[in-house]
Amino acid sequence: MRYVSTRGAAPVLDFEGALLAGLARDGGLYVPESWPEIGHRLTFWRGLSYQSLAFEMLAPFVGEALPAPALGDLIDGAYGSFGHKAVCPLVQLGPNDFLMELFHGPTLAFKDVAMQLLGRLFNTILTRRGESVTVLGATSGDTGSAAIEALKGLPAVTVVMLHPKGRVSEVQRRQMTTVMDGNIHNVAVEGTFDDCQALVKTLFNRLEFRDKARLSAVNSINWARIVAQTVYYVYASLALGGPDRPISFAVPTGNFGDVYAGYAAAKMGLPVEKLVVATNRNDILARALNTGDYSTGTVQPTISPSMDIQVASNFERLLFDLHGRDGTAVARAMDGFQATGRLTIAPDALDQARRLFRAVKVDEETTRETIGRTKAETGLIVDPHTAVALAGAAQARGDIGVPMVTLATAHPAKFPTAVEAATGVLPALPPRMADLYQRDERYAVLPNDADALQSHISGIIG
Ligand SMILES: Cc1ncc(COP(=O)(O)O)c(C=O)c1O
Ligand SMILES: N[C@@H](CCOP(=O)(O)O)C(=O)O
Repeated sequence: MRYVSTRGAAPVLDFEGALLAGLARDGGLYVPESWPEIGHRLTFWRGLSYQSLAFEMLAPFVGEALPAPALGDLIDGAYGSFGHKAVCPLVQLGPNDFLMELFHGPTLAFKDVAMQLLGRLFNTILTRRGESVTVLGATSGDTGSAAIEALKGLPAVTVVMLHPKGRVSEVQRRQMTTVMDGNIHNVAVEGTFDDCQALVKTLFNRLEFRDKARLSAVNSINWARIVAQTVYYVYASLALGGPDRPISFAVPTGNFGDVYAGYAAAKMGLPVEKLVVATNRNDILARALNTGDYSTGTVQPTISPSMDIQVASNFERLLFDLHGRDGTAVARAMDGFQATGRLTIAPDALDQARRLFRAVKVDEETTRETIGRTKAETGLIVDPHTAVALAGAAQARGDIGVPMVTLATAHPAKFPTAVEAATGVLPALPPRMADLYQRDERYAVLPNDADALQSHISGIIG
């Protein structure tokens, strides 16, 4: 399998190259040159364990990078760390409504599903190559802790993780900043998540520094993140009668990585009727998919802080397909977006996108009500991101008659204040995290400035 950049001007790479590169050298994102077809294999995959399904799904993407037994071992190791045997269990909420719990990994969010595998891939491949990298990442709260958990203590990896100062929950911050391993470096940036993500991209685009520091990425700009997340879409479908019965998914959305993984599964032949893109009041994606206006506004804080994002990295991957996989056209569109903060999707491309996607914006009050109502009706306590998707599913359902699977992306204990306010119940952290509030923290504070960040990283790696 070969990977091409969405901007068409970077080297074509194999899986190992795309994994280690993260962002393409032309500023684009890697995508597979063509989609493998899985439709004819789905019937045979019914009843597989999550691990076996992950192996079947990932093997064609990984290709020569790892022998099959080694890939199988990494997958078993990754999902052995999960707190539920099914890895990503389904819970039935109503006759045609389901929740897929993606938060049974070590840091209690869906990021663990990909990151536990990614950490092992980095370790295996870098050790074999005798190389080391500096992982530079941006987080609105969950990617950071999942990456730190997966990469802490690895001799071949230095992690520099940026989070927006004061804009993540205390649990999220402490999950990152209380990790004392020498290879972990947290930075609180005086800005928003968008600023953090832009800083990461700026440093990746400074090619001399990028090469010197051997920068690598674990955000969903890294293709390996996306492909690992396609597995649970297929797992849900097969558990609910797929491939004979199509299903829909409601996905709480910020950086468009998770829902893009659903799109990738559909492109490979999974029968998906609709993907509901549910945003909080940072609604750039809802506007883009409803009106064609992809234009940034100011990032607004919400009770679902991990989705307080305006510039959604992975939207570029969808735009690549909507532009007929013409990298030059995407580069032109993204240059225009960079300069003006606005991109208009042509009506025919919008029609094409809307055949699969349905997008809704969910306000704060509705999110709170949804947390409260879900507890009253089902006894389940959901986190605010999951609540955005549940509310989005209800709003978008309309004529969708097939089962709707809402992705539960985080454990409620990561957002105790909002959950307690909506339910009166303070969700408890698991016992292994019971002393989180007593642990010492270590992090730097930097202005939103690429030069300051570059010299900070140079100081770390020498
Ligand atoms: C808990 C949670 N839900 C949903 C999202 C949105 O996912 P994505 O950025 O892949 O759209 C995030 C952040 O990525 C998150 O941390
Ligand atoms: N919500 C994310 C934002 C980064 O998204 P990613 O999927 O691109 O890593 C977070 O929790 O950090």
